[in-house]
Amino acid sequence: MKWRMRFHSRTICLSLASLTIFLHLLLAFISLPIYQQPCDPPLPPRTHILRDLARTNYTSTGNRGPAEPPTDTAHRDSSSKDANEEAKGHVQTLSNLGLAGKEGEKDSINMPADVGRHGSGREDPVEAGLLKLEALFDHPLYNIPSPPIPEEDWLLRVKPKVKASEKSSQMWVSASQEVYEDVQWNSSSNSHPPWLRFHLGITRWELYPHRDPNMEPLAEQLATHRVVSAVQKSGGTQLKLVISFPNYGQAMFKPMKQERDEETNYNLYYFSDFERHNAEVSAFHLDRILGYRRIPPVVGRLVDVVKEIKDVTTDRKLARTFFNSPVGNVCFYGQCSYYCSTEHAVCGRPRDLEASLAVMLPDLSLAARRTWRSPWRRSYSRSKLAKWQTEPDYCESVKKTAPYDKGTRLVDFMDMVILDFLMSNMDRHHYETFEKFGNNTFLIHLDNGRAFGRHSKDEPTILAPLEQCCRIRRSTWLRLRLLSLPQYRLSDVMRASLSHDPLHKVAPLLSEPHLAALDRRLKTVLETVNRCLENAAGRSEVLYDDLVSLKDTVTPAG
Ligand SMILES: Nc1ncnc2c1ncn2[C@@H]1O[C@H](COP(=O)(O)OP(=O)(O)OP(=O)(O)O)[C@@H](O)[C@H]1O
Ligand SMILES: [Mn+2]
Repeated sequence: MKWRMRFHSRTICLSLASLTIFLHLLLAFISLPIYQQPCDPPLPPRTHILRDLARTNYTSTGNRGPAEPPTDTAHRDSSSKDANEEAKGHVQTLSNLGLAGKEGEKDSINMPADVGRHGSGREDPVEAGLLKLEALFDHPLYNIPSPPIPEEDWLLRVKPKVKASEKSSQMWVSASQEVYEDVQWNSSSNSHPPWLRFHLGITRWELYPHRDPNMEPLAEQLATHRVVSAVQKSGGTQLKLVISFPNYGQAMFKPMKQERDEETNYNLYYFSDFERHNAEVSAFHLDRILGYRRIPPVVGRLVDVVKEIKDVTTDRKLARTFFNSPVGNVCFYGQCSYYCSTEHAVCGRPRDLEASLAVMLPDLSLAARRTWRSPWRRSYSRSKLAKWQTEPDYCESVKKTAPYDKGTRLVDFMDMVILDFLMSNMDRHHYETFEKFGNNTFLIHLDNGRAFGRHSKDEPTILAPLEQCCRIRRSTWLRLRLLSLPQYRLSDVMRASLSHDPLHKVAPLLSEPHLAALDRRLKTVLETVNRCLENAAGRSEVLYDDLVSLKDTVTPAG
């Protein structure tokens, strides 16, 4: 009996062993063709939001591998100021960037030879898009070297560290002071919360640097940190909240009001259109892809309306508007001049509500902003046309009017027009700048909630300023051309970029028809510029050469 049992278990062991060997062989056989594929660069990891921005690559060569992780944490945490200093040593000539050429072909775009291999349709479109996005952000057009940023070009001044000897002897000091280090008030300090590092990184020309290492922690804060307070934002036409986090960071909250693929009602005037949370998120990604970096970072978040709003709010007026819907969902509507009523309540499922969270800009008491009326703003009347719709030479008069008559204001405005046309935002009646920088600064692209309302129709009137003025930054035009190439196709890089957002898990932030509309509209923008070039006496009449200063930059080798 015993012998029989031993025989049995030996047979079982033997069969198990042969099965294991067989499975190993099978696995090796299956994986063989995968390893034999041409060695594409490894896929960038997708584990977290905006990871691609967490890498530091401030040199203009862009020759680090697309998926190369940060080499050391010290490098990651170096401030944008430090990074700028670093870039100084690697300045390259325009020709090294692949932007220069003989007269006549000077706007040719050089492409890395390997980029065209991707996106052949075999792969998952998001995965393929991620490679394109990496290649795009590595392109010299996104890594144009700039001189170091002068002190007066930072929005917020850092208080100089007070030397111990200068401290008043009357000052109270902690008994255990030696164990604490003085707080380093500069943007490189690792001890600062991400929102503060974002504030300290704002300059005259952009809200954050390309490949900002602070982007990932900032997005993570917005997406995951505990909400300690939620109150209504006063002013504005539709319901929005100001959310606060334990580290004193704040965000502007806009709730989901419309399904992703729902198109704006054709009979609504643009000013009564809903604001869309996914438009806020998508606009941030589009602005970054266009190389502007003029929209404060926005992420999507599933918010528990009871735990994260009702239970923590000190805003009684808001609290009073919460109710349970007939199917048991928790809803609220707040107080505002449009759509704040039971009929237009925003509801959780049963408590989870999609929303956009945009990081707040520095408080107005620290960094005042100026609001400018758009010269091409729409008439709010249902019957009256605006001046720009009737006067054929309207742009000529704008060009002669301050601040559009000097500096980059007109081309900065065109940058904004292009962004708005691509996402079909008709609601740009005003724009803001930081008071500190006067007229010589970028335009903050705030309030994008009414973008991405329609995909089946383009709105040509948004492009009217470009059509009428025929003026565009050369760097913008070159990037737009890059985005029209299959290797970097705008819809593909947008799809990929948006896949980093936490709400992508719930549903893609932009539906496919919206992505397709981006490519179609980009084509229209480029056709408009081409028409301008054909009709102009010289190219410089149309192209504002913001790359000209680079031509004379002499490079130290390396
Ligand atoms: N990220 C931000 N940080 C700080 N302030 C912001 C931010 N986003 C918007 N604001 C401010 O909040 C105000 C209202 O925001 P927003 O324009 O998005 O709301 P709105 O209801 O659409 O306003 P309107 O109806 O006037 O268009 C704006 O005037 C802007 O100055
Ligand atoms: Mn608005």
